[in-house]
Amino acid sequence: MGTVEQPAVVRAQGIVKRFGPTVALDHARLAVRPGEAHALVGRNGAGKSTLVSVLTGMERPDEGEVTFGDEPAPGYGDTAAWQRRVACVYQKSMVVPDLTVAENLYLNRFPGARHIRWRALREDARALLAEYGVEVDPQTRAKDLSVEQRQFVEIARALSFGARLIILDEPTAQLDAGGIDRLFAKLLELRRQGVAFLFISHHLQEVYELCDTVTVFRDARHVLTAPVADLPKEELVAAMTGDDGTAPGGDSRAAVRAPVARKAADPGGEPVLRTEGLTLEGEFDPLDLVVRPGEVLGLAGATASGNTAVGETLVGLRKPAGGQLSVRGRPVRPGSVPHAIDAGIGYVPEDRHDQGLVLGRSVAENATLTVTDQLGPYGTVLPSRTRAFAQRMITSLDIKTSGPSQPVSGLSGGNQQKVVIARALAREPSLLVAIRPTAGVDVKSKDALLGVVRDVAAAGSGAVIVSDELDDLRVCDRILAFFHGRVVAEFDSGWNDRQLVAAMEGMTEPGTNGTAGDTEDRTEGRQS
Ligand SMILES: Nc1ncnc2c1ncn2[C@@H]1O[C@H](COP(=O)(O)OP(=O)(O)OP(=O)(O)O)[C@@H](O)[C@H]1O
Repeated sequence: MGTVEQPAVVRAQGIVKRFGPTVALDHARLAVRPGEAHALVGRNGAGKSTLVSVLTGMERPDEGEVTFGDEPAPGYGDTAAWQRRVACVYQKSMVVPDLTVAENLYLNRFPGARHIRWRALREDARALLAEYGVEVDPQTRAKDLSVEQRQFVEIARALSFGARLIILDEPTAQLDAGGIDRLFAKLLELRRQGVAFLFISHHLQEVYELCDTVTVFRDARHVLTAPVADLPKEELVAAMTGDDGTAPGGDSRAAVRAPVARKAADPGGEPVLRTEGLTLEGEFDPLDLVVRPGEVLGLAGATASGNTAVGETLVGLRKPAGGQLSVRGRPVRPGSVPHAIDAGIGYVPEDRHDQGLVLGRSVAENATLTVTDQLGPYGTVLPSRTRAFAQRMITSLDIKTSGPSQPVSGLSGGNQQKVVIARALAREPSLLVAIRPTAGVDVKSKDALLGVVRDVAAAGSGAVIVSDELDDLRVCDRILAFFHGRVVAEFDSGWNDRQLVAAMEGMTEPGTNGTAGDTEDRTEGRQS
């Protein structure tokens, strides 16, 4: 860092933003320096996404000022001018799926041009990608890109507009370990060229690995900005939660550890779930699973390892090519979601937008979608009962909302995820299947949600957690690690991070409690 202070690439001061009665930002502030990797963290609903909307010109603040390099922000509506200053790479793709990479890169960039010279455009795209070291064929359709490639294309696109500030919203959420390493390497390279990053993440470990400065928002306000190196993780979590560190859950270890009250699975009880030879061609090999009452089983695996496909088959979203599945001894018709629900399988999907919620409907309606038959006599739904039911869920899952009647579209991402979980629990399922249940959920809510999964098991049901997140897997009694559609290792509690990560990467070590040989011996994880 030079001796002369350079102006901040972006500075926001005194930002106030209200949505009806909700104050999303209350005199919030943030400044990012050139070349800096700056993390913005906070619990679900703290105001992070709203600030991003303000910084990218998508929302006009009610009060306050945004400057770029000490110059006032462009006028609202002048999209091109905003694009020259800042870009956000969202979790949801902003590129047009059916267009090629080249077309996406030059989208909206031909003001006044009557004829687009396609050949030249492809060449320009190739040059542009090469300039930023992005190895993607510009003629690939955007929908055929991996998440990693798409993020690189979006970053290259932003830089080509001239932006020197890039906002990354949970960029690692859908990447595997190799993808994360390559992304981090790319960001480091760009920072050396003076590009600054604002990094929004609930993965505090990544904040420590990638960022030099961190800003914490809590309840719509700025609470602290500090160099990452000077801030112990406990203090960071305390700033996010408002606890002084002495209260339970106020330290980071408490936030990620498994809840203590574990009821041992009943080894003799009738299984809540049994699969025999369940298989889906091209996704996973024949699989025999047993989940007993009180047990939480983890299906660990990286992207495309087969673990997600198993989870989706259990809940009826995918039709298996063969095999059987039963819940508490009762066969379940495979490939049917209604039958799975009827049989007592509750489902928490990974993508709450595609599979989870009716955004225009209220929190109460969404939380009770699967139990409308219990909310009034003779097929009627009593609003009072719906509200009371939803209120219980709001309290037990700590959902930040103005009340049961608030539309789900107005909730922050993490709080939407809690509504999805509330809905899955509403029917008191025999088996809860959760796919990456804590994606986008803040560190403290993560603890609460995983605690809820354990409670479901403690009450005599079973649960299956499908995830590559170590924190999700920590609450499991037993874990099967998937690689290329096969179970390659099985772990009882007591595994260490290195062993499990190695298994998910397809590197099982002989002599650990998670060898492929072990798996063969245990019928409950048998693969034929
Ligand atoms: N369009 C909207 N209408 C109504 N309320 C909104 C809207 N957008 C945001 N809010 C509210 O503003 C507050 C801040 O939400 P925001 O999405 O900025 O939080 P966040 O920190 O990004 O949370 P998360 O980590 O869960 O994504 C929340 O209480 C949210 O319900």
